[in-house]
This record gives sequence, structure tokens and C-alpha cells, in this order.
Amino acid sequence: MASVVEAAIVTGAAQGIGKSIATSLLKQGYKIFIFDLDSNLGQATAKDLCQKFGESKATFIKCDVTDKEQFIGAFNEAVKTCGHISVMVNNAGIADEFNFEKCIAVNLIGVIQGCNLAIDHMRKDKGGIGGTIVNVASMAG
Ligand SMILES: NC(=O)c1ccc[n+]([C@@H]2O[C@H](COP(=O)([O-])OP(=O)(O)OC[C@H]3O[C@@H](n4cnc5c(N)ncnc54)[C@H](O)[C@@H]3O)[C@@H](O)[C@H]2O)c1
Ligand SMILES: CC[C@@H](O)/C=C/C=C\C[C@@H](O)/C=C/C=C/C=C\[C@@H](O)CCCC(=O)O
Repeated sequence: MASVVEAAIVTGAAQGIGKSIATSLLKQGYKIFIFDLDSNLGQATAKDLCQKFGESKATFIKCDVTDKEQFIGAFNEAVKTCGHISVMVNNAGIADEFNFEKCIAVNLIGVIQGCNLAIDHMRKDKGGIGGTIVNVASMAG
């Protein structure tokens, strides 16, 4: 029987904690989708991870988690590529004490949107096969 490659989305994985989470998931055999608004860094990170873990193991998809349509489009693109997302990590976050509206948009609404997309996709009562959602939080929300 062919082995099934599990896939995970990690938001804000172009660098920092998100990149570390993506690396950890790759070590466990997951295929990774990096959702980030930084295209240059996101592409460089995907290239770096593919060199370490294998061609097409890491894919960058440009996505601003505060842009609902872009987030839906990116999520659908990942699903179309791999069929099923087993793990959704809502990691993208900012700390900007001078712009609380943006903090709420990224750290709260972006996370809720990521949860909603993953739940709709994973829920067994709607034809999904389950999965895991991880939300990264901080004192900034
Ligand atoms: N660094 C810390 O000490 C610390 C502590 C506690 C919690 N956290 C949380 O960990 C998470 C990651 O933090 P980090 O330190 O790795 O941050 P970071 O700044 O190193 O990386 C964050 C990434 O998120 C991306 N991003 C920002 N806004 C985005 C958006 N709207 N849509 C998509 N991507 C976006 C950035 O481009 C960047 O690549 C955040 O949720 C943060 O709140 C960090
Ligand atoms: C204040 C840091 C955290 O709340 C949110 C960070 C989001 C993105 C900015 C990142 O690039 C920089 C982080 C710098 C962290 C500095 C100090 C941390 O040790 C404080 C962590 C405590 C916490 O937020 O839970």
C-alpha cells in the first residue's frame, strides 16, 4: 500500500518560530505549506527547506492572514495540491504597541479565520477526516 504524505500549513513560517515549527514537522515527515506575506523570505525559506528535506516538501504560498479572500484562496490551493491538510498552525503574529487594530487583525481575526478554514476542511460530520489545529499566542494576543 502506498504511504500517505501528511500535509501541514504553518502561517508566518517564512522565519522565526513558524520556520522552526515547519522544520519540526518536516522532520516528522509532513509536507509543509508556508503561508506568509513576505514573498522574498517565504520563497527563500521554502527553497532552503526543500534543499534540506527534499524537493517539493515545502511550498510557499503568499498569504496575508488579515485578507479573508487571500487566506481562503491560499488554503484552497494547498488542499488542491495535497488533498488533505492534517495540521493547521496559526502562528503568524505581530507585536505593535502603536497599532492595536493591526495586532487584533493579525493575532486574533487571522487566527479565527485560520481555525474556521481548518475546521470546515477537517470536520468529520461534513466529509472531512479530522486533523489538528495549533494556535500560537503571546502577551500581544
Ligand atoms: N518571539 C517571541 O518572543 C514570542 C513570544 C511569544 C509568542 N510569540 C508568538 O510566536 C509567533 C511567531 O513569532 P516570531 O517571533 O517567530 O515572529 P517573527 O516576526 O520572527 O515572524 C513572524 C512571521 O509572520 C509573518 N506575518 C506577519 N504578519 C502576517 C500576516 N498578516 N499574514 C501572514 N504572515 C504574517 C511575518 O512576515 C513573519 O515571517 C507570533 O504569533 C508571536 O506572537 C513570539
Ligand atoms: C512581545 C513578543 C510577543 O508577544 C510577540 C511577538 C510577535 C512578533 C514579533 C517578534 O518578531 C519579536 C519578538 C520579540 C520578543 C521579545 C521578548 C519576548 O521574550 C517576550 C515574550 C512574552 C510573550 O509575548 O508571551
